Amino acid sequence: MSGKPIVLKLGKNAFAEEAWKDLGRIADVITIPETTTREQFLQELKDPQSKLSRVQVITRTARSVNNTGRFDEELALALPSSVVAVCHTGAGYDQIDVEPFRKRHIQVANVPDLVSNATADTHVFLLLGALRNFSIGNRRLIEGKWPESGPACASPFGYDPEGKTVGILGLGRIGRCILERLKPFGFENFIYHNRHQLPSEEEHGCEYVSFDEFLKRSDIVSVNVPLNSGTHHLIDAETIEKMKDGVVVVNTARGAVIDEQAMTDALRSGKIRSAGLDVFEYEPKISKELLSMPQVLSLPHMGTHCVETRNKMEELVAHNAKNVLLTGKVLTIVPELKNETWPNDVKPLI
Ligand SMILES: O=CC(=O)O
Repeated sequence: MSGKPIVLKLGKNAFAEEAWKDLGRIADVITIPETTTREQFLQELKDPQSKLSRVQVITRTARSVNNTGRFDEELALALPSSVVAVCHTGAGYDQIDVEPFRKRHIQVANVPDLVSNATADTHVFLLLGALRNFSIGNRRLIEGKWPESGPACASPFGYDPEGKTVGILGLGRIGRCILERLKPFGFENFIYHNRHQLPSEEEHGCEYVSFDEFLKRSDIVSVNVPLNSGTHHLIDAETIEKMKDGVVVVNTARGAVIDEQAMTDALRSGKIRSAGLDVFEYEPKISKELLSMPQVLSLPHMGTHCVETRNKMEELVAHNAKNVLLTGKVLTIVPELKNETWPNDVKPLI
């Protein structure tokens, strides 16, 4: 048996080979078979013959939810007492219920900052594309409707940024990157809504408004809030009703922030004129009706799907795990745990 601390790596890496090799020098990095089910995983955590029963650090990708299920209370309680940290590969950690991990004094880390630029690029692409009806033209072009159908394949005219108000729902790191990218395009106004108004130096010239005013004034609703119990279906039939007729909705955060059925109904009626979507409520299951709508410019969750960003994300996860082994602490603990005192008592694992 190896005397090295055990790191369980859930999900595969595409990059960051060096960082993971480096981690492998000081840790026994183990994986689980791709066919593992949650039931098997929970069972094996309890098996004293299995290395899983002695694991100290867990790293995970979003996709590994297919093997383990969500990191919820049941799973938190099933982890052996040796576990000190869970390091997630992504900014959004809605697959992890932090509270039961807090109770067990297990640190949870995510990947903030590094994802902001790539996600903001994706957001701006979708926003401009939805505003200009590019999805309609693109679909008609691919269907072979040019030149017979007429100029621009008879696509409806799109709209310029001129005179439009962009409403940023969630002015955080990603929201600010989106704001800075959008400024040069000539939009008239930028407003935002967060639970609380930010200090002025963090507002970057964006005007804070109440949620009702946000809904009333936005020509474009840009969704950037994390998914949690407070933001689930924040955009639903009632809030959509309060929006401008012909509003454009863009979401690169999490699908379930929007009630997808209500959005689909509003797209069908024209209340929402067009949408740019990288995320879906039940992804990877996607509503056929939503996908079939030409006014929806959609991507299969590609916000951080690029070489440099993914490489940095996977590197940070390896560094988070390594830091736990060397110091006891993750580098990027999630905001809910930042003020906890117990992570200060942790000890190096080697
Ligand atoms: O969706 C991507 C992320 O959470 O980083």
